[in-house]
This record gives sequence, C-alpha cells and structure tokens, in this order.
Amino acid sequence: MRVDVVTVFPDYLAALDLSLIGKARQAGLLDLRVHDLRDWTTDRHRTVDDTPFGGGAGMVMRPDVWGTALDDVLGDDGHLVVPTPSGEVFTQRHAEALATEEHLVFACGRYEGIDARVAEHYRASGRRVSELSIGDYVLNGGEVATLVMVEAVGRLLPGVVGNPESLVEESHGAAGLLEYPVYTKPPVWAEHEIPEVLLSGHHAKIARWRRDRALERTATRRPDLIAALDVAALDKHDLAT
Ligand SMILES: COc1cc(COC(=O)c2cn[nH]c2)cc(-c2cccnc2)c1
Repeated sequence: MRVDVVTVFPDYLAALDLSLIGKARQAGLLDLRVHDLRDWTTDRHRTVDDTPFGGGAGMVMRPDVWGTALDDVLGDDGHLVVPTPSGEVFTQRHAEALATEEHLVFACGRYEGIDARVAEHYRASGRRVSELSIGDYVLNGGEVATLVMVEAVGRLLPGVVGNPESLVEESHGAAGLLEYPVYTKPPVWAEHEIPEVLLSGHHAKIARWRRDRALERTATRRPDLIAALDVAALDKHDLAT
C-alpha cells in the first residue's frame, strides 16, 4: 500500500517512522510519503490560506494550492481521505475497508478547514473521497487524526502485526465487542489476585469467561455497540476460540 500525506507540518508525521509502522515501511509493506503543501505555492510568502467568503473568524485553506498538490499526489488510483470534525465517524470498519485500498492520500487541513470545492472537485471527477472524523472534538489540524488512521489501517496490513490472531480478538474486532480484561504475571500484585478461571487451563471455560467479560464491558461502557452487535459473528468468533 502507498500512503501519501500532504500537510504544512510534515514533521508531525515523524511518529510514523517508529515502531510497527516504521518497521512496515522498512519491510516495504507500506510506502509512506509525506509532502509539504507549501511546495505547491507560487508566491514569495508560500501562502496556503485566505479569508473566508461570508466573513467569520479564522482563515480557510486555498483551493488552488490544494488542487495542484492533489493533482500531483493522487495519481490515477488515489483515494482522498480528509480528516475533519464534520466527517463521518472513523471506525474499525473504515480501517478494514481502507486497508484493502492500494493508494491513500491524506489531506491535513489547518485553520478553519479546506475550501469545500476541493473535496467536491475530486468527487465530481469520479474519485473516492472520504471525509472522516476520529471523534467529536476539534483539533488544530488533520495531522493527529492522520496518525490515528494510518496506524489503525497500517496494522491491518498483512505482515505488519506479528500474530494476526491478535487482530481477531481485540476491541471492535470481528465480534464487535470491547476487549475483555487482560492479566499477566505476577499472579498476585498489590494484594490483587487473578480470576481463578484463567489459571485453570480449561480453554472452553476461559473462552466463555472472556466472552462474558467482553459482553459485560460492552453493555456497561458502550451500550450503543450492543444494538449493532452481530450475534452470528459473535458465535462464530466464540466457536473459533
Ligand atoms: C479539514 O477541515 C478541518 C480539519 C480539522 C482537523 O481535524 C479535526 O479537528 C478532527 C478530525 N477528527 N476529529 C476532529 C479541523 C478543522 C476545524 C478547526 C477549527 C474550526 N473548525 C474546523 C477543519
């Protein structure tokens, strides 16, 4: 997979050189390129923004600069992803769908956002455009949201995560449940013990205990997910464990 990120703060994406995503890049599993939007400006001050039509506070990012940058970077197959508070909420389902793409291009907005004609222009020219929010809050720019989405997508690519099994059981995974509580040594810590069943070696009981804790946690913390629960996947998942 090729991922391009266009931003006025390229250094923000340095975190993608680290850990699993960094290793995936070195292994050639992920071809990540970060671009400075100002490289497509034509004026002496390398201006990327201007005042909003209709008035209001703040500045808006110019369509002409974004257009020349994205025409270069999108190529024939790029799927344009625009992190924005006004987008569809990004979920594990979006991560799974984006992980099947060949080429993603993240446009990191700053100020009050990007001129709306940019997304419109690429949609109208038949390109896939996804305006996605990582949550109901406002950030100063799309870079942090891009880090979140690149990590969520990148870790699903074959070969990136050591044990693909671990992708099945995690929160928001195939069964749509939150993850059950996990424990490791020592068996007693600060007078807190481990649930007995986990020491029993009885795999069916352990699987059942884990499923019950996941259901309990989901019902308590995310009742909205219970309504969307795919019981069939849950049982399939259960039988698989
Ligand atoms: C592309 O347009 C944007 C992008 C961003 C950065 O992304 C987020 O904040 C975000 C992404 N998921 N959840 C939040 C912010 C604004 C923005 C800023 C101030 C006032 N209004 C809008 C606009």
